[in-house]
Formats: sequence, C-alpha cells, structure tokens
Amino acid sequence: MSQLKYARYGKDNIRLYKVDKDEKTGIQSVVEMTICILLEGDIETSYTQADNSVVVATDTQKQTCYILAKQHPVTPPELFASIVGTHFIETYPHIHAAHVKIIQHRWTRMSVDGKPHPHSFYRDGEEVRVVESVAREGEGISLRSKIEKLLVLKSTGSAFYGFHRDEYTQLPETWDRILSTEVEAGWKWKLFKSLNEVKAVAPKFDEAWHAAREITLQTFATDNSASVQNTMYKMCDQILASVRLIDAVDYSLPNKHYFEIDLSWHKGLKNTGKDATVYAPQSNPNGLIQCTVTRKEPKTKL
Ligand SMILES: O=c1[nH]c(=O)c2[nH]c(=O)[nH]c2[nH]1
Repeated sequence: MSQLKYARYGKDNIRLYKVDKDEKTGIQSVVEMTICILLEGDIETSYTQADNSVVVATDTQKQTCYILAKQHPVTPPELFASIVGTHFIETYPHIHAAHVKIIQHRWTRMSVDGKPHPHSFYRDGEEVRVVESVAREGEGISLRSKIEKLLVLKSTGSAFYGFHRDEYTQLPETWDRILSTEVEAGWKWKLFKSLNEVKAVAPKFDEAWHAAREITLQTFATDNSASVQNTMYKMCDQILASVRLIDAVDYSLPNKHYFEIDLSWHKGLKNTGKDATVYAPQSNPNGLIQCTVTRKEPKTKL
C-alpha cells in the first residue's frame, strides 16, 4: 500500500502584461510578469481516486489571474501575489494554501531627446524582481522578496588573502583582483495576518526593493572587499537596519572568476600581476557563497 505524501498543483509560466494609461497626460506605464500558482488542500482524492470534483482546473487558475489583474493593481508584486493567494484560499473551502511566485521583468522608460518617452520602454538587463508568497488558511501571508540576475563587476577594490593554506592549496593570495557576481538577494517579511495587513504597508515593498538594490550596488562598489563573504554580510547588515518590517536577509553570490593570462612566451609581453590587462573570463567552475542574516535575539533578562 502507498500513500500520497505531497501534493500541490497549479499553473506555471503564466505571462501577464498590464498597461496603465493616463488619459490626461498621455503617459502610459507597463508591467510584465511571469506567475506560478500552486495550490494545496483536500485534493488527495484527485490523485488517488480520479476524483476531479476537487480540482480547480489550472486553466481556471490562469483565468483568475487575468481577472484579478484587471480588477486590482498588479504592483507592488508583493501585494498582487497576496491578492491572488488570498482569492484561492477564500473562494474554495477545500483549498488551504496558495503558493504564488511572481517574476517581474524590466521595462525601463526610454529617454528620447533627453525626455522620458510617454509610451516606449527597453529591457535594460536580465535582472528581475521576484516575490515568493504563501497564503495559508488560519495563519496569514508569508512573503519573500528577491532581486535576481543582477550582474555586477568591479575591476579593482577587491582582495582575497589570509585564507587557510595546506598541502591542497594552490591559489595565490591577491591584494587586487576582479570581482564579479550575479546577485541573488532575498528578504523575508514578518508574517502578515491578513490581506488588509499587506495592503496597509503596500508602499513599503517598493521602498525595500529600492533600498536593497541601492545598498547592494553601493556596497559592492565602495567596499574594499576582503572576500565575497564579508562584503555580502555588510549588505545584509545594512538592509536589516534600513527595512524595519523584515526578519531576515539572504544572499547567494557566485564568484565569477577572471583568470590572468601569462603572455611572456610572446616576445616577453608583460600581462601578470600589476601589468595584467587582458584576462580570460571563466564560465565554470565558480565559487558560490551564501548566507542568511537575521536580527540578533534580544538577551532575555532573568
Ligand atoms: O571571496 C572569496 N571567498 C572564497 O571563499 C574564495 N575561495 C576562492 O578560491 N576565492 C575566494 N574568494
């Protein structure tokens, strides 16, 4: 005999575009997102007994997404994810949790003749803004916001020395190296008890995203980096200090290596150490450094 241990189902890769047209000014604003919905609840019999009566069809979930996007704001994505998730747990008594992930793609307004264009946009990089939400009956709405695919590089201002050495170590110490990574940064919000609680703080989501992005870029640029580990910890620390409603910050940073090339075999060309200007970017392997930072637990007085 077997038993169903895990069951979630839904629609992935729902692509959605919404335009806001300001009739007075003629200025239009656009949002494009990719959504994944996964539902949990009393749905076992659909797997074990071919009982489709408990199935809210994945096509229905997609259509619901479009209708809710028409009726509600789709930004900030944290709010829209909460609206979609709450809809499913409130509409269907046998659905007890809704996982909604939103990936928001970049459409940045064009400047034409030095002026913001009213209806033309361009994709300035593959960076995305991501929200992972869970609306759970009787508990509330948990939200995690993320920056993903933000590619950065600094050509100096990064060192790596003093690391453990033994008979397996070949890597030389360096006081000046290239540092490049694709930022994946996340921040976990305190649990919201209801959709109304999410609505009440809606402006905070964009503020937090701007703060996390600014802190990431500024710290990356200005920190005289001792290691990826230390630089990312400084980022986490500042984000926690600047956004009151979050409980934890996490980073996952690949260390994208750029190798020096010894060209001395060709007429004594100098291209190593302080003379290095031409490098070989590596696609793999890469370092991968991760951390989660929370607020210090207050010491309880006895
Ligand atoms: O910042 C770094 N952290 C490491 O842990 C590490 N390991 C390595 O080979 N290079 C680096 N760089």
